[in-house]
Amino acid sequence: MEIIKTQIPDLLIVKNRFFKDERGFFMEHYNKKQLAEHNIHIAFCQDNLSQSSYGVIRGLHYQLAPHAQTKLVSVIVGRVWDVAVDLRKGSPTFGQWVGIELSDDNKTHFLIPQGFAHGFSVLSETAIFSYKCDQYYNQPAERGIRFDDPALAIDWRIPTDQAIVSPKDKIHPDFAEAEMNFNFISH
Ligand SMILES: Cc1cn([C@H]2C[C@H](O)[C@@H](COP(=O)(O)OP(=O)(O)O[C@H]3O[C@H](C)C(=O)[C@H](O)[C@H]3O)O2)c(=O)[nH]c1=O
Repeated sequence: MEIIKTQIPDLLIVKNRFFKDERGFFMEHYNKKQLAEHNIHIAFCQDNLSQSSYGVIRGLHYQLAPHAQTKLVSVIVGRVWDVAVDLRKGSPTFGQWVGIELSDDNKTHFLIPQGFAHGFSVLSETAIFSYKCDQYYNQPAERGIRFDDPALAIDWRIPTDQAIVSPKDKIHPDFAEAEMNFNFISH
């Protein structure tokens, strides 16, 4: 397992080994002990799976503390552009975001700590997105930030004016308005 830092502390790229042979490939998709060897100790409690078509954007979503979720995200089929935004008060990277391509080809995981908003755009015809969370879904604690907030200026790598988004994702406040919700303390 290789852990790669990003320009935002605690937001990490996780590369697991995978073994190819004439049948295909094998990989340990999640290994608690190997993460612990990198001093990453997360008590995941829920696995999620979603399928989306090209042009879908899901996000930007987060849950308020104490229901904020750490997410270990990956793509089982297809390609997505995955984005995490730092919402942690006092963080030197507050309001900054990192984007990464996750795909069935690169078999890469993105470890997104509590206190981040998360979203992704689908770059392939279809994408199956799989991720672990360390807090259960709590709908009353769910909040969002509009994915196309000009202040964030996220490059979703697809034409956002044609993005396929849920009705709720069309009406989230922008970052500045949502900021009053942020109740995450930077570590
Ligand atoms: C997230 C979630 C949703 N649901 C139900 C609620 C709705 O009836 C239905 C679809 O939910 P939603 O439209 O919120 O799904 P996404 O837009 O993929 O939401 C996710 O999108 C971004 C990318 C995230 O990181 C979050 O995990 C999550 O907010 O599943 C559940 O039953 N459990 C859950 O954990």
